[in-house]
Amino acid sequence: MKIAILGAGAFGTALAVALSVKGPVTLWGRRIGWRGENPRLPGIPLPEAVAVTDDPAAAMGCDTMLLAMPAQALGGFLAEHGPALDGKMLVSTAKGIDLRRLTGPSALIAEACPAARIAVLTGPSFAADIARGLPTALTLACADPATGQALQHALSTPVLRLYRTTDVTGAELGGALKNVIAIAAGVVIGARLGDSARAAIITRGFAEMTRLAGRLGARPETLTGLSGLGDLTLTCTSQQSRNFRFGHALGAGADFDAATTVEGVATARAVARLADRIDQDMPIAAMVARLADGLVSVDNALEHLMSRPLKEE
Ligand SMILES: NC(=O)C1=CN([C@@H]2O[C@H](COP(=O)(O)OP(=O)(O)OC[C@H]3O[C@@H](n4cnc5c(N)ncnc54)[C@H](O)[C@@H]3O)[C@@H](O)[C@H]2O)C=CC1
Ligand SMILES: O=C(CO)COP(=O)(O)O
Repeated sequence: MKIAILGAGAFGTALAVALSVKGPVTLWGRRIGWRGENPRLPGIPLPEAVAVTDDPAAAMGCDTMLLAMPAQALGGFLAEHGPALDGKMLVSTAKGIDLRRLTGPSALIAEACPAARIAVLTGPSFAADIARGLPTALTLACADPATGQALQHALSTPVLRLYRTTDVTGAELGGALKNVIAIAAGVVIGARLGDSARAAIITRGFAEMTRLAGRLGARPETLTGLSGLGDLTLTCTSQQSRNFRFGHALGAGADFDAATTVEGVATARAVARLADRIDQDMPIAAMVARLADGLVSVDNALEHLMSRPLKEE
């Protein structure tokens, strides 16, 4: 397989570094303003096997494309480049729900590239860890078992271990929804509510994730796997997570750099709309959307969540 990574942010660059141990990789970004080392991934020199380009034509000779831009950017990217990508193997790495269409990345890709074979790469993995060659286990989801198996082998390395599933819906919902809960966990810690409260948010957040994913057709075991519980655990407990740090700043009343990619904000808004549409109770996600939009204070959000009717677990 000839591999190109489209999207030269932290994660695309980290994947290029990791996969370059197996052969040449093309890394395309729309505006490459750096040489040798991506400022979004400081301290990681790019290996010679990674060819960096801002010319989309330079990537088109590859048969396998990893789409590594944020979820809310994917629709615009596909509107521009979809026709050229149709028929290829397309692997989405975005963790979010598109705010306009209220769908995950795989549905957006399927619409723009009907002849493509589509997969999702997700699971607990910080870009910096992958780029440093630290051991990482991810989920590769593809509805077609043969394509999934081929991609699993092509994208695994001695330190990057891919597990396979055919449950694309479950894998991409786990990756999207955990970002929303990570913001809530960050708020709890930023507001100094304590580790016990964080454990409660993680657990009740996971209950929300599994309820919504189940309604949308996901298999329960996918949500308890790497792409669900695994990534939820990582993101809710690490200062490396941008979603957690954003929530922390909200909880502490501190500033946050608006240029940082925080997928959970738009996804919380999308989840709130989706939950309304299918009449599904998602109190933590709804509260994260209201908090991020400044519609409720941290104190009022907590009071609201704590005063909900007492019920069975
Ligand atoms: N950074 C991480 O540790 C991980 C990130 N991810 C996911 O990967 C996705 C990308 O995240 P990062 O690379 O970390 O974000 P980032 O903020 O570092 O980079 C985003 C990149 O996307 C590019 N981009 C934005 N719109 C574009 C468009 N229309 N066409 C082409 N490129 C466009 C930007 O120029 C930028 O280079 C997100 O969905 C994130 O959740 C997944 C696992 C780990
Ligand atoms: O998805 C991630 C880890 O698996 C990265 O999380 P953040 O986007 O919150 O940094």
